[in-house]
Amino acid sequence: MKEHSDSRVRIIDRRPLWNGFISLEQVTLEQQMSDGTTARLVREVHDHGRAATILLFDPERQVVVLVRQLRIPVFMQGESAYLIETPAGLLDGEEPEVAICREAMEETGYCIESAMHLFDAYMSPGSITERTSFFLGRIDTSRKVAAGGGLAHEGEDIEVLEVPFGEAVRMIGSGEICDAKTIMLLQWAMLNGAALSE
Ligand SMILES: Nc1nc2c(ncn2[C@@H]2O[C@H](COP(=O)(O)OP(=O)(O)O[C@H]3O[C@H](CO)[C@@H](O)[C@H](O)[C@@H]3O)[C@@H](O)[C@H]2O)c(=O)[nH]1
Ligand SMILES: [Mg+2]
Repeated sequence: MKEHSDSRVRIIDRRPLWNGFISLEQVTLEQQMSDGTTARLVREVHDHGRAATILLFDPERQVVVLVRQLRIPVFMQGESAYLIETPAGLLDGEEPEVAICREAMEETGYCIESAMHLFDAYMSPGSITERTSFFLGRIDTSRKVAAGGGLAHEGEDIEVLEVPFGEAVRMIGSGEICDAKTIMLLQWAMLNGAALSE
């Protein structure tokens, strides 16, 4: 991780706290505040790389393809943790478009010829470095080329769901869909209906 240059911010120390699947650093910094004073701050920064996600949409049938999988951080909150989400994955050093086409195939069995980039977003900028690239992929649900389900040897056990678009939107209101990236993509689709079928 390389920090940005800004005259208001001076990094004093970066201390690795953990280096595993994720890395966690304790960062000590000085910030020039808007009242002219200088504050010394300590912040913990979680890094697990960049990510990408995609709304797989069949314009003919008005269906979206979503995935359902166990999310342990949600489970540990004492909540129902088989979350319904848009396919997503970490970049593994690839370009976002390449990574999301690979992830879509691994997780759902659909071959995406061209993924259209919509926007990028920081998912939790107060603590996590993750920046997610959001894509749209038009598919024909009668042309699934593999079973999907994720990579068993990496512990993935993913159920593939075909959900009518209107039903997916309703599931945001009912709480059945409660994953931020999924809500963002479904809302993008609601706001850009015409672009979906172009
Ligand atoms: N060893 C190990 N493996 C892990 C760990 N956490 C996840 N994995 C494995 O790493 C892979 C991650 O799968 P991806 O498909 O690349 O990512 P993702 O879990 O879909 O994550 C994306 O979506 C999440 C939900 O919105 C996001 O939370 C995440 O940051 C990212 O954007 C899976 O094989 C998973 O089992 C861990 O702590 N240790
Ligand atoms: Mg994934």
